[in-house]
Amino acid sequence: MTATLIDGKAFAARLRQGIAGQVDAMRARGITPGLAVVLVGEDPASQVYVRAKGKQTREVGMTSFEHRLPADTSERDLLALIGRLNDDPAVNGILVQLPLPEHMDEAAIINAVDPAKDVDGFHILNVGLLATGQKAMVPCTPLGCLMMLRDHLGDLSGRRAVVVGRSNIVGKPMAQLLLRDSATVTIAHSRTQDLPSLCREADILVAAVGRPGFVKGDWIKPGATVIDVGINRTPDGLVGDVDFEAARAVAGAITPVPGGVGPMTIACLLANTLTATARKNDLPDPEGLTP
Ligand SMILES: Nc1nc(=O)c2c([nH]1)NC[C@@H]1CN(c3ccc(C(=O)N[C@@H](CCC(=O)O)C(=O)O)cc3)C=[N+]21
Repeated sequence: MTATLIDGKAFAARLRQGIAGQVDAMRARGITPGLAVVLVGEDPASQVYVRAKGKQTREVGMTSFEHRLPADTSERDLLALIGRLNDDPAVNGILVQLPLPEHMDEAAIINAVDPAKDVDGFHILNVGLLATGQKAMVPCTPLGCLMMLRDHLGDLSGRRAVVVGRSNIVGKPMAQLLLRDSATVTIAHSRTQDLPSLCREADILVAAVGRPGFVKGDWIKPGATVIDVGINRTPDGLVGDVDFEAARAVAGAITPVPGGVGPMTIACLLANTLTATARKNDLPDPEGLTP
C-alpha cells in the first residue's frame, strides 16, 4: 500500500481562489488589503520567497509593498521602517523575512511590529493569545499544516500527534494548534530519547527539524498522516525532513516536498492578511481562514 499524497499546491490554489473572492467583496466596500514584506540582505532563497509572495499577493487583488534593504542596514533604520509601516493605513499586514543578519536583535524587531499587523504571528502578544486560546494572528506554516490535517482527517480530537522540532516559528505554534483541536501532543527535539519509538506512536507526525531525510520510514506508524515541513536544498534538489520514498510505503498520507507545506505557507500569509484587514475594519473573521 502506498500513502495518499496531500497536495498542498492544489489546496493552496483553492485557498487563494476563496481569498480572491473575499478580497473582491472587500474592495467593493472600498477596502483593499495591503501586505508589506521586508527583506534585509541578499539571501537568494529569501529573494525567491519574497518574489513569490509579492506575485501571489497581487494575484488575489491585494496591494503588495516590498522593501529591500541592504544587509548592513542598522537595526535603528529597520525599526524606523517598521514604525512607518505600523502607522500606514494602507498596510494591513507586515512580514519581516527571517533570518535577519547577525547584528540584529530578532526578538526586538519582531516585537516592534504592530500585533494587529503581525501576519507571521511571531509577536509575543500573538504567541500568548494563541497559547491561551484567544483570538490571535496564527503563524502561517502551522496554520497551513492544520488546514491540511483537518481536511484529510476531519476531527483531530484524541489523536496522538508528535511534532519533531521546537522552533518558535513552527514546532511550538504547531503543538498549540493541535492541542486546541484536542489532539494528544508531544513535542520532540534533538535531545529526545528514542525518537524512533516515540514517532511510531504518532497518528499525526509533523517533521520540522531542518535536516534532509531525518525521519526514516521505519519511524512511521502504518497508516499515519505525515506532514513534512522541511525545505532543504541538497545536491539532489529540494527535499523534506522525511525520507519520502520509504515513508510513503508506510504512511496513510503524506505531504510532498516541494508541493506540500510550502505553498500552503504563502496562501496562509494571504489568509492572515485578509483576517487582519477584516479585524481592522470591524468585520467578522473571514470564513475558514482562522483556526
Ligand atoms: N518572516 C518569515 N515568514 C515566513 O513565512 C518565512 C520566513 N520569514 N523566512 C523563510 C521561510 C521559508 N518560507 C517558505 C515559504 C514558501 C515556500 C514554498 O512555497 N516552497 C515551494 C518550493 C519553492 C522552491 O522551489 O524553492 C514548495 O515547497 O513547493 C518555501 C519556504 C517562508 N518563510
